[in-house]
Amino acid sequence: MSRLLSRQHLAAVRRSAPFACVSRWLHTPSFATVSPQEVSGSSPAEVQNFVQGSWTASANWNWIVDPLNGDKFIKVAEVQGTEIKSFMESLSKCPKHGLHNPLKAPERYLMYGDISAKAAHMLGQPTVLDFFAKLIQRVSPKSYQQALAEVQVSQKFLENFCGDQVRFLARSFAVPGNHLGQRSNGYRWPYGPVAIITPFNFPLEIPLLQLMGALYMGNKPVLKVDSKVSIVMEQMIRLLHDCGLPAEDMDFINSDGAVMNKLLLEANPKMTLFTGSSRVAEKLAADLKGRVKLEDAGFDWKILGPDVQEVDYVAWVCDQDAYACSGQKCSAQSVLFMHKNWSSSGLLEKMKKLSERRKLEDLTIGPVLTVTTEAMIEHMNNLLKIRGSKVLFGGEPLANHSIPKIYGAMKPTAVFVPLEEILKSGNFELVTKEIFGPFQVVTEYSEDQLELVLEACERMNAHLTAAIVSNDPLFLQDVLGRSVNGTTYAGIRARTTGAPQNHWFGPAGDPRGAGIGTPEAIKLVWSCHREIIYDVGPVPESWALPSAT
Ligand SMILES: NC(=O)c1ccc[n+]([C@@H]2O[C@H](COP(=O)([O-])OP(=O)(O)OC[C@H]3O[C@@H](n4cnc5c(N)ncnc54)[C@H](O)[C@@H]3O)[C@@H](O)[C@H]2O)c1
Repeated sequence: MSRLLSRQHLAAVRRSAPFACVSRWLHTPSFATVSPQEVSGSSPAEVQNFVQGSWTASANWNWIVDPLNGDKFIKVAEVQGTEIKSFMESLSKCPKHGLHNPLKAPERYLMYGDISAKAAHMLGQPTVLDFFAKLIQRVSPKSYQQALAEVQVSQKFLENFCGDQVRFLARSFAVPGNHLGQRSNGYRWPYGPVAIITPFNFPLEIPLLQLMGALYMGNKPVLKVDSKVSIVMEQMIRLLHDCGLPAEDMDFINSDGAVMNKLLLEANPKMTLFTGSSRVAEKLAADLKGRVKLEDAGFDWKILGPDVQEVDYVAWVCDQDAYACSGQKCSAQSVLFMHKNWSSSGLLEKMKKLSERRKLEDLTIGPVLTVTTEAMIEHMNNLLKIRGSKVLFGGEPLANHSIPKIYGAMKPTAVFVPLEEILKSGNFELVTKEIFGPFQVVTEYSEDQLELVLEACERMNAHLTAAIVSNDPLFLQDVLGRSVNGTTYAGIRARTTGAPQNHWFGPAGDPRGAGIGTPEAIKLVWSCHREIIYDVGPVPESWALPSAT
């Protein structure tokens, strides 16, 4: 019903709007109930929940403010603690053995191959790519190219799981047994009712890839995306429904963290995938007694090896890694360990110049959604109390903007801290604190200080991404062999960011660590191993009752 209303509203807007506005609506995809260009303080958008096959509102609207001007521009129907019953009932309808598994409703694997094919095709239409890129920009401001890349990765992911590729995810194996009629089969089994919680920084890619992985393997997920950006996934779910996603297969909830926490405790999903901060990750791991997979904070390091080459290229990758999306990638370069050989290469000057090209107008630098300007300045000032530290560039708030004060607005910033100081116990925690904004620490090491660099990497808690920038095979081998980060790039073109659909992305060194993107990630996160040992006989004619053992 509300879908109908929204589309009627849309038609009315189309009728009454001036020409430019009409033309924008004409380019709005058929499944959409919003137009990224039209959403504003005077024409706010609504985000609903989806439960037990219907779109629903709630008693409470949470207003989201436009990160660029502070206008209340989106209202989200946030479910309250007293309203979670329908979500609990919905999850409880899914048995532990899932909606499908290798021995139940296998045709659903094929159905999901078809849904993926249709969704990949629809998402690949230029107007749909553009629609999602622009919608992402409105709520999680980043350059058009960065937003478009997020949509393209999502589209390629869907292409990867067309046809028979979903059923291949559930490939089983058989091992011959000890006697005739016996064999063991290993299966990938779903968990059944599951939950997915995702953050604000990749409004489409993270929730979509995890949602599809959960569904492919036969689970029934309830999805919660950070309300600041959940409009993007709300529209994507409408696209998926248009592509044949059965309405009862998943639910979509908007709520604050506390209500979601309550739902998890009361509905008892068999597995929860959490992507977000380590603080919440640890709370959920304890609350849910370990029934979690985690993609949490990243304090991502890059080591420049002794072989200096391709300085312009390396400087550009450093700039992209540290400051694209205003540093709000969990894979963003947080600390740069630079071999002294690079000092005279002009690398830092080049990085400074590149950082100065970034501007608010094209969102190559922009609002920081979870760290205020004051908090970033305070962190920087604390770092500057460390002996020998200094601001390399940036270090100031952005000027001439209307970004509301609840968000941060900071120039791309690099602070130098001497390596020996980083390692001091009083300083280490401070220096390795993740600042989810355009902020990095830079340090230098000499030939005989590689051990100190590796000690720093060993002492860090988050082991998400890393880059070893060198083409010296022995250097690479040494550093790779003595580090653990789950997604590590190695070679002169190494970067810390980049989570395309074609390689695993996720932390290592933690048994709770999840992954995203690849078949291995889907199987690890969204299925468990089940072994069925067939032993059908015949019992040999010569069999006689053995003595007791
Ligand atoms: N490892 C990865 O793949 C990855 C990817 C993106 C972001 N991140 C991390 O996410 C963080 C940035 O996101 P954030 O600050 O918005 O994270 P956050 O932990 O504050 O929020 C993440 C999500 O959890 C929800 N939430 C908060 N408290 C909850 C609770 N008690 N129970 C259930 N849900 C709850 C939020 O509403 C949101 O949807 C950074 O630390 C970043 O490194 C990690």
